[in-house]
Amino acid sequence: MVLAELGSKINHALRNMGTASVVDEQALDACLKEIATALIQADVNIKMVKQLRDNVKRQVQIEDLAAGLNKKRVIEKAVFSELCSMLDPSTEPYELKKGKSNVVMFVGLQGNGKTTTCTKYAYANKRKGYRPAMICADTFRAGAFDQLKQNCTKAGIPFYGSYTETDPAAIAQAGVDRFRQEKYDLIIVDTSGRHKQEDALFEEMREIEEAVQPDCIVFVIDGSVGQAAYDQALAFKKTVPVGAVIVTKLDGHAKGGGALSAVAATDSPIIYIGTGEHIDQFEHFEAKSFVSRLLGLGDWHGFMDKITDVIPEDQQPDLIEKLQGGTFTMRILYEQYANIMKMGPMSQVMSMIPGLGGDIIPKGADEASHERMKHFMTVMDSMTDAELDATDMKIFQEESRLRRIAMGSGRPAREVGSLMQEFKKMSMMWGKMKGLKGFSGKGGMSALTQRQNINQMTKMLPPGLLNQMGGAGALQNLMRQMESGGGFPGGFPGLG
Ligand SMILES: Nc1nc2c(ncn2[C@@H]2O[C@H](COP(=O)(O)OP(=O)(O)OP(=O)(O)O)[C@@H](O)[C@H]2O)c(=O)[nH]1
Repeated sequence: MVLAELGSKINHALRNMGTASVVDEQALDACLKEIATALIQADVNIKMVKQLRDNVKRQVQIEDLAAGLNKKRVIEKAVFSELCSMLDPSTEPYELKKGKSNVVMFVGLQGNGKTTTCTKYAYANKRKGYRPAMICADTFRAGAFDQLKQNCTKAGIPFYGSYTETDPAAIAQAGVDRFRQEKYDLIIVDTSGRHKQEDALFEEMREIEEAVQPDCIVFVIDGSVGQAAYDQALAFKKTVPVGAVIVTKLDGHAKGGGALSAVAATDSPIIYIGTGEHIDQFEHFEAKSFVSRLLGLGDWHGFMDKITDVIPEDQQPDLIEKLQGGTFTMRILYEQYANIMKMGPMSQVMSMIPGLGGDIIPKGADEASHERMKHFMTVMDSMTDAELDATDMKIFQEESRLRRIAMGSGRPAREVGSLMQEFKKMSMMWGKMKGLKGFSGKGGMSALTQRQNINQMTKMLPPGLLNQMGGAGALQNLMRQMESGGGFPGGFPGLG
């Protein structure tokens, strides 16, 4: 993401100030000038950049700061909080309610990624336990219904649309009525776009809104739209009551700043960002976490959310029990793979860990490892219950058994062999994890336990990874954060 460059430029400005012999008004001005240039280069609205600069200066009041106070820290904090408020309009997004048919309508210009985003949104909420259904109210673009149908089929989500009806409001209404009757609790209405803001589009949006009376209207904006974002967002907000924003395509070369700062125009929060074409390249957005990651400080809360998202709370004690007492089995390995797949791209997860970054995983390695896990799961699908629950590896030394598993799964015999090796490695790692104390999330970890755990984890981690994490000291910080973050909900499947 080009935004990473913005993060490092801001960091550079703050670091430069730290090395100045005296942190005075002049040093602060120079630092803010550098930050402002970086923000403008990332397409953030110029007026907002000026506002950020003024607000930091007002907050810091450098000449009045008491002697002995760490001025650099005060400035850093002010920059952090101003960046957060720039991205956070302080209005709460609509919360989906269980047990009712929530109707969410998506609007945005053509090609901004609306249809793709509707599917990602439906899929993300399906994983949270909702029953989503989608409606294509786009009669403007030929092929729009087919695209939505295809997306929905892939994601296993029911859909509604029409090849003959030409009134989008009538389609939307009929779809919402049908899915309401069928008790779907998340009904998503995808509307049409136009290449530019024009009256016909806005009129159509108004009619659909009137017909379906949505609980929330989500405005989808392309992350690469630049300085034009503000006016675009404003035009949509003036027409319909936009309640939330999703910024797409924040991968690749998007500068992002324009679209991200357009929240000010809509006065509605960004709820998700799209980071790729795949259905799971979709991240929950929270301004503080985002700025934290932008400045390379990690996003511990996002990481914990991701883990708890994958391992529901009621299943965590079960996993902890297995981790602490049980013996490693193929079934546990299968469950761990399934958890990792649910988490989405590993580089995304890694970038949330303070001290690490998304680039810790080489380009393309994410997909390759997902493919590999999928194949291993296919192999395991052809194992018997006795094999999946076996605690004695000896049974896997029988050649005829391995041949049967390979044939049954349709995977090559060497892959079955690789799975056995992986199992052995994970089983050893599991054995070492068993000794780690204090992961139950209940009660604090004593300093001694923490030291013992760090020693043990240091031995478990590949040296390269440990260095990238900043050595044993960083690991210690990480463990402390884990403690304050509410403990570690049962195993860390990714590190395998
Ligand atoms: N790289 C990247 N591509 C995306 C993202 N979201 C959507 N796209 C791509 O953007 C293109 C346009 O997406 P659509 O979902 O068809 O756009 P739309 O806004 O629904 O267009 P209309 O239905 O014509 O209004 C597609 O090729 C998507 O795969 C994203 O987050 N990252």
